[in-house]
Amino acid sequence: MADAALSEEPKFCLSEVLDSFKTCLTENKEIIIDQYVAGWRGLTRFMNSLGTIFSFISKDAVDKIQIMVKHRNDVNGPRYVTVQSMVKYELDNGLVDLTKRSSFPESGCRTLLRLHRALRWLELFLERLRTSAEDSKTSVMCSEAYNESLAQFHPWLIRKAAGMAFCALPGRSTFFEVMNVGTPEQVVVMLGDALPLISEVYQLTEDLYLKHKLLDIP
Ligand SMILES: CCCCCCCC/C=C\CCCCCCCC(=O)N[C@@H](COP(=O)(O)O)[C@H](O)/C=C/CCCCCCCCCCCCC
Repeated sequence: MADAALSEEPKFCLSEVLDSFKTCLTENKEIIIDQYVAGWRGLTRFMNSLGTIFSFISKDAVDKIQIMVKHRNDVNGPRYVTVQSMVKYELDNGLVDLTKRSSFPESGCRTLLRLHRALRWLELFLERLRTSAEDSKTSVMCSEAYNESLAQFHPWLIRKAAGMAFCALPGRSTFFEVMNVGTPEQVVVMLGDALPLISEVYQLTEDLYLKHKLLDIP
């Protein structure tokens, strides 16, 4: 209790994070940016609670969250309510560097693409956690998920640094405790409920970006 009272950041709770990803989908399958970003903010809180070795990872995610928040708070914020409206607005107005980085290094489309790629890592990692045995290693699950997703977009140095950080991950049981959900069985149930929604958010974004040829924004 004293820790929670003294800490500046609210305690991480996996269910809140998963709720953000769940509620970011509207009835007509648009993705609400505020909710999407809230999900990532919660995840970075979790990363920060794991120690300073992970700060270079959470720092990049925090930077990208801040860029998205800046767009939302800007005069054109209403154009950034959903991923779909953002893509339309930025493409219609030529606000995305499509072939090389130049005038718009902080476009919403580019920034969200980086988080979108990381969401695939999250999906793969959480699915491994959900189906893992008691003696499974989080470092192995994490690096397998990373190698199948984000690694292809990262240079050698970042891949090495990420690999070193994964080795410092706590074990499965500590991991489950920090999630602050309840028993391991309850964590497994919650992940089973939330993963299809995370997959849906990922797939909708992937399809949208594919349709508009945005998957390779430099
Ligand atoms: C209770 C749930 C368990 C899961 C908790 C996961 C917590 C995840 C929180 C944050 C994830 C970090 C997301 C990283 C975003 C990376 C975006 C990116 O690819 N950025 C690179 C490219 O950006 P630009 O230069 O083009 O602007 C950037 O170069 C990357 C820098 C940092 C390193 C990224 C390493 C990524 C490893 C992801 C795995 C996180 C492992 C956490 C394990 C709990």
